[in-house]
Amino acid sequence: MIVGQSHAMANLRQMVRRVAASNASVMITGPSGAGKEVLARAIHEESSRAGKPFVAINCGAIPPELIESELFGHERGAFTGAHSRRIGRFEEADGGTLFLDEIGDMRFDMQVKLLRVLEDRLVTRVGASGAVKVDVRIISATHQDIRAAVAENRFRQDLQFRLGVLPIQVPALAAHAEDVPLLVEHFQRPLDADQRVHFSRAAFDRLEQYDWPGNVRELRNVVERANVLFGGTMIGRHEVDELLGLSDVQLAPSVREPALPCPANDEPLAQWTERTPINLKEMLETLELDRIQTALDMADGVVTEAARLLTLKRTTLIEKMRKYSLERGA
Ligand SMILES: Nc1ncnc2c1ncn2[C@@H]1O[C@H](COP(=O)(O)OP(=O)(O)OP(=O)(O)O)[C@@H](O)[C@H]1O
Repeated sequence: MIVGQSHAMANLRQMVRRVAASNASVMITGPSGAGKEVLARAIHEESSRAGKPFVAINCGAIPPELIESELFGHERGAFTGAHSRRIGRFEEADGGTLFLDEIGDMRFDMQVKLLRVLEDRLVTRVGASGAVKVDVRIISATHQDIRAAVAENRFRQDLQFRLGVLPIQVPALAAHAEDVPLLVEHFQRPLDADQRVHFSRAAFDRLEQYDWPGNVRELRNVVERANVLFGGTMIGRHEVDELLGLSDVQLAPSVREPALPCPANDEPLAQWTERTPINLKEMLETLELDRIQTALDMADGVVTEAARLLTLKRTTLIEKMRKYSLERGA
């Protein structure tokens, strides 16, 4: 579901309808977290392939030596560890849509093999002698400048043409910031009213002014974090600033600080906050310290592992440990 009332989102929805009617390959470009996969799913759902599988594969996340068998499958004994026959993503997506995410990260030698399959729609499992015919619509996506990648000989031009018959550009969230309130509402819909944070007008203004380097994904994370910390209460601009400043910290959903009561509708926020002051910084620091200690315990004091659990850089975690005078293990 593509949420948003901006021109940019209306254009995307129109594009989805047009593109869905065709079988041609679509290449979606746009910054990370901007909604490329959302768009790919929308095209699939709107197309005649909707009842068939939508199979997504992140080409950047799979080790190069595994990508061929991941895409095309393998026969039993094709290589060490291939204990049984396995079909690949192309065959899995037969009749439906295959979404090749981060296509710009695919190695050059693999690009040649992919091009061959796209040309004749015949897939050969690793270790097999014969090929299998597949009927798959390809949608690919990349956050990279694919033309620059072609110019630098990192991406094959013939593959770019083959994949990008219908190119679509997804804008950064900052370019359609007017959609922020609707997106916030969308992310909060599954929650009960007392679990949701309520943003004041000033808080929404702040959210709309922010430049969102992580795009809609970052907004979703901020809303989730706000619900955990302030569910059932109303927050203002300052709380939003604090939340944005913490944007690299992942908070476990189980962590819930005591919520402040939500002001009655006719009660102005300023008056309410004056009457019930909170020390937000202290509250967030207590929470941060608690999470870091838990992560360090879970990781038996191994800083690299604790940093992974907190999705922080190791150096950032070390800095925070210094701030809270925590002992370094490994
Ligand atoms: N227009 C939108 N409407 C509703 N949700 C959206 C929209 N755009 C993005 N999202 C949400 O934002 C998050 C990130 O979106 P998505 O995974 O599609 O981004 P992406 O561009 O494919 O990211 P990446 O480049 O990292 O693969 C998802 O939770 C998705 O549901």
